Amino acid sequence: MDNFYAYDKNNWEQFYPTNLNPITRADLENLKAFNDQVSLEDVTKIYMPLVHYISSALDSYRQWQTKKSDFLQRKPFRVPFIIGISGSVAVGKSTTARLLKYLFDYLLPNRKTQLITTDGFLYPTATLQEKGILERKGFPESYDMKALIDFLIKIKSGESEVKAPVYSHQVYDIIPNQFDVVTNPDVLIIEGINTLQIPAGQNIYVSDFTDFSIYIDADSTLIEEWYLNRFKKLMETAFTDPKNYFYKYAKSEPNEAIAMAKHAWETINLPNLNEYILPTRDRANVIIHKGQSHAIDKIYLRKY
Ligand SMILES: Nc1ncnc2c1ncn2[C@@H]1O[C@H](COP(=O)(O)OP(=O)(O)OP(=O)(O)O)[C@@H](O)[C@H]1O
Ligand SMILES: CC(C)(CO)[C@@H](O)C(=O)NCCC(=O)O
Repeated sequence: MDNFYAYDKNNWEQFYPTNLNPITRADLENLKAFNDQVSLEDVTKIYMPLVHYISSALDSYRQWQTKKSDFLQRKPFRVPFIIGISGSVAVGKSTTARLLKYLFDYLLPNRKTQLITTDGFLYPTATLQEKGILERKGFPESYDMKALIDFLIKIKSGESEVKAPVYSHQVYDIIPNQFDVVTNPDVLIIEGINTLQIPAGQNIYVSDFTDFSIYIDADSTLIEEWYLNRFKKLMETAFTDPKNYFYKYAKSEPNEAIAMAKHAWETINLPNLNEYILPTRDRANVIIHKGQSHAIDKIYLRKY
């Protein structure tokens, strides 16, 4: 990690000391994925300086867009600034993404920020089955990368309505005919395990479209714990709904269900982390490192 500056919480905080706590406990409840307890201390000491840092990058990006249009004598149009968030399955990407969106909305009320996940670009379960890669869900080949890249091209071309398919953890599949619509925001946060990947056989990557990238890091034994906790929560909410993917687990012997989840972690998500996700970490602009209970203990900033 020679190309990163490393800071602990107190060192990092000094770059943007603030008594302004923009977020109340009630607001925080809305942000969190169920079960989590994003710490208010992390919001003030880590996320506020981080949003400030990213907004400086946003300012210089906008100046650059204007200079480019001037040089090319073209009418300027709004090209969204894209922030990519990467990291393991269940490390907390979507929670961080929602928190960042909240803080952007708060600190930059005149800028429109939207949020999207690359999960929507997974092939539907039926297609994964046809291709014989159901047990490779989350691996590079399980995503429709062409559709994801086409989506990003449309976003960067300034299109006013760009649709992304929607994935549901509860249904454990793509929801047919349901879309998230990106409407030419100033900032688009795109969250997913593959935002920093360079899959073989492609000549253009998601990271070619991102203007700032964040990798969320933690020890894999902790991430496994978070994955299993989330699985238990998903089971708890599934008892009454036979359409819910977790219904069959909710109805089965709890230990058996947990053993199944442990198996999915060990045979799918952990190998995916080690082979395809972790190797992308050092390409990020910022690495957020978390310890027990998701508390952030280190921030790494890429030097160049
Ligand atoms: N900052 C946090 N504080 C406390 N709990 C958290 C935090 N971030 C995430 N969690 C919990 O950790 C689990 C995984 O989080 P989340 O669903 O955000 O992960 P993810 O990286 O988006 O996963 P996936 O890639 O599978 O969609 C969830 O149970 C969530 O509630
Ligand atoms: C949808 C992904 C790939 C990423 O969010 C992940 O949550 C997943 O479903 N992985 C497959 C193995 C599992 O069931 O956990």
